[in-house]
Amino acid sequence: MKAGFVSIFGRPNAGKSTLLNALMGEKLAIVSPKVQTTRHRIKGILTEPEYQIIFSDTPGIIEPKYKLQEKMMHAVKQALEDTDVALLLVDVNENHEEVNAIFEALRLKVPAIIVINKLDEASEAKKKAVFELFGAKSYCKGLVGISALNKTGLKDLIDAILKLLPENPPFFEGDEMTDLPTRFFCAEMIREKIFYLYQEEIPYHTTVIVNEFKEKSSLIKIAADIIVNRETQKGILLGVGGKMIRQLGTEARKDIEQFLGQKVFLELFVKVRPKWRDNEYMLKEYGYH
Ligand SMILES: Nc1nc2c(ncn2[C@@H]2O[C@H](COP(=O)(O)OP(=O)(O)OP(=O)(O)O)[C@@H](O)[C@H]2O)c(=O)[nH]1
Repeated sequence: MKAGFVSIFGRPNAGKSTLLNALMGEKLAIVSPKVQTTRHRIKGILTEPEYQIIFSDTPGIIEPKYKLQEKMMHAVKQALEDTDVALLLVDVNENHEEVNAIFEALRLKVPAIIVINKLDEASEAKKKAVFELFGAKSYCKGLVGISALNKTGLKDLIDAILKLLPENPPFFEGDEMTDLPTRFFCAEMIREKIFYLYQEEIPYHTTVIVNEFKEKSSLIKIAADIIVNRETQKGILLGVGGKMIRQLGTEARKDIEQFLGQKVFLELFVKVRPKWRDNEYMLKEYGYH
């Protein structure tokens, strides 16, 4: 059987999370209209009788402006060297010469499939130009057009991956969807709600850590910390009289209940940790290795 590891690379907003979700048919990565939401590598495992594909999502490729972002760059490179096949995702309407420059700079050791996304939003002329440009590149070992949003072209994509995937026994048993702990997904679901409920800077200055995950007889008790940099941010997160944090809690709880298929009691705490983004120790403590 064919089995192996596949990474999805692309600039922020290219549609990596949407693609992963479309492939997995489950809500595993956060999707948000704002850029740079995926900070962790999130894996989904697609198991069929004749193949097993282990997907990892990577952070967007960005400037190493903050330490956190240096770590993200590092994570991108690490993900790159760790896989059998790289999917280089391109938004059909972004600047292709710039994207090509990034792909060339990556100097891939693994075969790459160029995946042109958002075809639902492109003119015929645009599509033709993009396919011609990338089809001629030496790093391009496969070229597929898709719409992650409309779930079109996904079968072609799987076929292209299988051509490049090695013969291996399966790495994971049965239909195990992920090797990341459930806690992590709960934290990501809370983060997703923060992105939707709060404006501008707030989502970028917060991180969520699930501290407690206890299965009781009738429900699951989850306690999570929302970490921010400043007291003012804490105030914004809480809202007047705690109105915002209650709304966040209610909406996140509903998603988590749907994900776990069980009743959930969710407790949220907002904690101030000045400059956590720049502090190596904190980054380690919170799992950004
Ligand atoms: N029209 C259209 N929009 C899409 C398609 N795929 C993704 N999008 C939209 O593009 C935006 C970004 O998608 P994401 O999946 O969050 O992108 P990402 O690459 O994971 O972004 P980061 O996590 O920020 O790196 C969202 O608003 C998606 O709905 C597509 O095939 N067609």
